[in-house]
Amino acid sequence: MKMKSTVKYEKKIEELKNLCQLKTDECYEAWMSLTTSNEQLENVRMELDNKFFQNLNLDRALEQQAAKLKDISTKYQCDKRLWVDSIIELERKIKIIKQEHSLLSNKAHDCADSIPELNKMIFAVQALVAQCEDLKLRLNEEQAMRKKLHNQIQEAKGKIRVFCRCRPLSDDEASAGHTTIVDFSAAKDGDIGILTGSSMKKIFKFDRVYTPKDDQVSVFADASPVVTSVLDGYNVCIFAYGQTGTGKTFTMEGTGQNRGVNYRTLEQLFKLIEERKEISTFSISVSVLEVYNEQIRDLLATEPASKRLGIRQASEGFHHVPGIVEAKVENIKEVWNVLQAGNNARAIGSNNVNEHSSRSHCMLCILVKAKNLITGECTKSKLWLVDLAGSERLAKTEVQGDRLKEAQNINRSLSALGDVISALANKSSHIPYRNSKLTHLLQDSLGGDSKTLMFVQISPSEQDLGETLSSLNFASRVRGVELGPTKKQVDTDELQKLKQMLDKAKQELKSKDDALRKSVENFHNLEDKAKAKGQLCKTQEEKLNELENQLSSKVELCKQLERQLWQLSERMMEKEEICSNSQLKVVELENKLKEHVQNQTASLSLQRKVKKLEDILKERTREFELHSGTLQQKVKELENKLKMERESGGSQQKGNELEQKLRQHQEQTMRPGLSYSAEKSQVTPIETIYGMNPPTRRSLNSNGRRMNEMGSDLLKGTESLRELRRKRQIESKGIENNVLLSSALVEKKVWSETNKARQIEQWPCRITRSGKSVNSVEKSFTGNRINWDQGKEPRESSNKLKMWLR
Ligand SMILES: Nc1ncnc2c1ncn2[C@@H]1O[C@H](COP(=O)(O)OP(=O)(O)OP(=O)(O)O)[C@@H](O)[C@H]1O
Repeated sequence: MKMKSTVKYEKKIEELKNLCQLKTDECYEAWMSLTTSNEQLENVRMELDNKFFQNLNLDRALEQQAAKLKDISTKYQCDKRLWVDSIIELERKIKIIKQEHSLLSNKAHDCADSIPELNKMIFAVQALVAQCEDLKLRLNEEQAMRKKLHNQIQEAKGKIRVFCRCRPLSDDEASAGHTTIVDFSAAKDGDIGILTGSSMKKIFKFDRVYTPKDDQVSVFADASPVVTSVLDGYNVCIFAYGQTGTGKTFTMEGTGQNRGVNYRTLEQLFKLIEERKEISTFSISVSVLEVYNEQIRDLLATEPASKRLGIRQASEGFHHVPGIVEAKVENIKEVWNVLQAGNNARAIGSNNVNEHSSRSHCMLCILVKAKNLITGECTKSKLWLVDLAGSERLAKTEVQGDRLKEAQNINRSLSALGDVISALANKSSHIPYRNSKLTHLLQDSLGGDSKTLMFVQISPSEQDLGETLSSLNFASRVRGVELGPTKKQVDTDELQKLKQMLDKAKQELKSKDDALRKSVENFHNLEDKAKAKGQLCKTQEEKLNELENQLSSKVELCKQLERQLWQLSERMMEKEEICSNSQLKVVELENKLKEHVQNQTASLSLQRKVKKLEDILKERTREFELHSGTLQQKVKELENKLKMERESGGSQQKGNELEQKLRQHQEQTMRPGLSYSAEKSQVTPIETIYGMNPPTRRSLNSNGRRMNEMGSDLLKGTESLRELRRKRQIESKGIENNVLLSSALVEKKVWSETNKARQIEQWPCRITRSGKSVNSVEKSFTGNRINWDQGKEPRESSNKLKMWLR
């Protein structure tokens, strides 16, 4: 019975064994599947790590590229702003320049349009200039003609003209009862009669006769044509001759209120110079000197001469006094100052001015230098204005000593003057100029082409009859024609003819003068017009040139600006190209970033999957632990029951119960997934696991190893259980089996704790793990397996494996 029961149990055990084998196989397959999943998971993790590192690198590169891009973008923005500003500024400048250019173009067009007008004007101006030239020529001819006529008139009048002037009867003479012996009835005809007796009258003929009523103006009016000759280039000499006190100084110098010939002559000269300034330029210098006792004294010299002044003849035959002051005068005011200075100097060294003036010849020399602006002709002429010393006779004066000497010198010089004039009148071959200082000084202005005007001054008083007749005789001699009563008639006809000729000449001269004046006026008008036109033309030309210059400079500037703009546009295009490249790079980087983000998303999903799997693993592990604990408890219970059965001998019944309980337990543990496989693996022989191909075992990674360890613990537990069964069935030796089972369970518990700890540390370890460490672990694992196979204690090997895994 017992045997039967035993066989039955054995049969059942055999069935259970088969079942267990089946389950173990299933468990192995599940395990293998798990291992493959783990491997895949590990690969995914590795890939994830790589991706992570790649992403990290990409992140860094992206950041760098972004920073660079930002810099480039900022620089580009700045540059762009600058270039835009520059372009705006340039555009503004170009606009202004274009406006200026158009303005200048308009002006240039206007100018160009006005060119025909301008040409017309130029032609008109040229015609005017030609007309002017013609007029100038005509004017020159007219002037030459005028000069010729004037000269002819002067010559017709006589080269030496004599005007007779009689002063009024002085108050003293009137009070003394002196009567007038001068007859002015024919004064208009130049005749003057001197009553030499009760019925005797001597008539003298002069060019002009002035009564005491004639003033300085009328006297000078007749003298002024001679003055005009000075500006025409003729030498002129005007002198006053006569007895002391007859009015020589009055006629020549005059008074402050009644200016004499000297002042009026210079006034006339400046007036004529002003009139002729368009045609000629003049310079006037004045010298004032006196001849006293045949000595020359410079009245304008500020210091007394160191040596006697002499008379020199220059190469061109011009006589001058070397060292004499020649005061340059520009206007009549300066003339007056010079004349006053001369008068003041004359007074120095003399107690009685009047007396001194009577005994010396006062000479005013006016040097005129002229240049004809049209012909370029230069002339140099001299005008002598001489106030001679008194001509009274020695016999009457009855003087001696110095006075005598003075009188002798005066008479000698006056005689020399008479001789010279006489020689000139007689057309003598020799003119005795050098007989006195006076004639020597006057040499240039006496004779030849020079004009001479003599004022013979007479006294109206009867007491001066002799001196008056003497003076008039001298003057008549000078004039060259001594008119006597007999000659008068004959001479009257001749004179009438001459008068008619003179009137005709005067008429001609007047008409010529009028024509000349008109021509001059026309000429001046045309000249003014020509000048104005020329000026306008010049201004227009200058304006045109200026506008052309401005236009060319503006065009050049415009070109430069266009070149600059073109360069800027090129640079702008380059910048834009760089910018577009940068934008392309940005797009690429953005795509990469997107990919990276997608990768990250994929890795995150993988991580989530891994996490999920880990969670499932944890769950399974927990369940496994729970079941292991239950199993352990049941094993203990069974052991206790076995003990009790062994003690009570009712082991058969107990064995059935135990079998039943074991079956129930197996049914409970027969669940899907890892938990079921793990429980099944408890009955799977450990040799089944370690009987796997070495390459398959080596491919296990750390996670795989963890599962492997778990599996090995389970297998160990199953093996212990099988061993227990076998021993209980065959030898019923429970103590040894108990020890083995307990140790296996303890190991399994330790693994469970270790696994828990590893699971906690799992993620950080995974990040830093490398393939090398995995390999080294695998090698160690393989090494341990070899040791195991060599027959070392399984427990010891298991402990070593746990150490490696840690
Ligand atoms: N035409 C005149 N009308 C009025 N007064 C005159 C005239 N001529 C001369 N006199 C007066 O006669 C006086 C003498 O004149 P003035 O001194 O000019 O003579 P003079 O010939 O120069 O004498 P001297 O030889 O001594 O110099 C002066 O007082 C002057 O004013």
